[in-house]
Amino acid sequence: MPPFFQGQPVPAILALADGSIFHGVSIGASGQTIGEVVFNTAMTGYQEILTDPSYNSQIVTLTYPHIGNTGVNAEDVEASRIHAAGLIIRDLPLRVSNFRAQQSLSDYLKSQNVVGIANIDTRRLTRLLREKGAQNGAILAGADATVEDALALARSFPGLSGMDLAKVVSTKEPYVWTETEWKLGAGVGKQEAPKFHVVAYDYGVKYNILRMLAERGCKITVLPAQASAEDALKLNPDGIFLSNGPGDPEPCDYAIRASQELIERGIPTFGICLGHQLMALASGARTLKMKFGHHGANHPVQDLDSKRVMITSQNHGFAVDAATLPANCRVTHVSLFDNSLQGFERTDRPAFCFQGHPEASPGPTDIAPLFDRFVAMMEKHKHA
Ligand SMILES: NC(=O)CC[C@H](N)C(=O)O
Repeated sequence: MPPFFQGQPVPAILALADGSIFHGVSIGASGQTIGEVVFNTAMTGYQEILTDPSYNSQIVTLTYPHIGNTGVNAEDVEASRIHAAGLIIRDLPLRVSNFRAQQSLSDYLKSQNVVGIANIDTRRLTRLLREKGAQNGAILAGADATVEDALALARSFPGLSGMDLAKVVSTKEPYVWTETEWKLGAGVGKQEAPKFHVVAYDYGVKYNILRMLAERGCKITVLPAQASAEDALKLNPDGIFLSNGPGDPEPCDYAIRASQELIERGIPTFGICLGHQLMALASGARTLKMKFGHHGANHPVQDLDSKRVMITSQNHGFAVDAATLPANCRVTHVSLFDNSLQGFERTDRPAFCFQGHPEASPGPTDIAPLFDRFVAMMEKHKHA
C-alpha cells in the first residue's frame, strides 16, 4: 500500500460551537461535515467505531494517538458503511501494516466521502469536551477552508437533543440475518436448525449483535424502526430485540409505542443502548442528555445482584433518569464512573435491558452473558 502523504497535504479546520479552532490536515474526503463532537477512549476498533450507526450525526475524536496502523478490511464492520459524521485524530501512520488490510484508513474515508482531520491536539480537544460537555462542531477540509466558515457551520448544527435518527439509519425493508449461519455452515458443516426466532427492531443495529444472537441459535428477522407491534407479532417471535441506534430516544414515539405493546404482551424482550432507553420510556421513565456521555471500551459497570464489576464497551450520550423508573422496574447495573443507570429489568414482564454494549466491538466481552440470559428467557417462556 502506498504511503499516505503523497504530494502536498490538504489543510483542514475543526471548529467547535464554543469558538475553539483547531488546524490540521485532511485525511478523508474534501468538503465539510457537521455534528456533535464526542471523544472515544477505546485503544482499538476504529473501523467498528466509524461504522457503528449510533454515531450518525456525531464527529468522533479518538484519544488513542495512532489511528489507522492496521488499515481497514471488509469484515470488521458494524454496518455496510461509515455512519460517523467525521473523524478527528492525532496521527495517521505513513504506512499500513496488517495481513488483513485491504485499504488504508485515508482511502477508506475518501471512498465513502467522509471528512477526517489529523494532526489535532486530541488531548486538548478531549479535555475541552470533558470540561464543557460535548460540543456541536464542523470540519472543513480543502485549500479554501476558512475559520469563519468553519465556525458558522459548527454553530449551524442544531444539536442532538430532540433529533429522531433511528428511522433515518434503519433498514427500509425487513430482512433475515444470514451472514453468521453461512459462516458457521461453511466452517463446521451443516448448520443446526435455529432454536428461536428473534424479531429485531433496527434502530441502527450493529452487526455484532446479530452475530452474537445467531451464534446462540437464533434466527433473526430484522424489521424497520417504524414497524408496528402487529408487524412483529405476525412473525410469531420467541423474543423481541430492541437495538442500539443514534440520536435522542425521546422523539421515537413509534418505537416507544411498539415496544410498549410487545412488552405488555409478555414476549421476552431485550434492549441494548437506544433499545434500553426505549424500554425505559415504554415503561414510563424519562431520559436525559448527559454532559459528554460514555464512549469507550474500559467502563466499569457493577452487577448489583452478584456485586461483580465488569469492564464494558460504551457509546451513549443520553441516559435513563434512574429517579423516574416506576416501581415495576428493578435496577440491575450501574456505572462505576458516574453511578448512572446501566441496566434494569421489568419485574412484571420478561423484559430487561442494558445501556452499554454487551456485543463489545470494539471492547471487552465481560457482559456478553446477557445474550445467554435473553436466550434462557426465551427458552423458559417457550415451555411455560
Ligand atoms: N449506542 C446507542 O444506542 C446510543 C443511544 C443514544 N443515541 C445515545 O446516544 O444515548
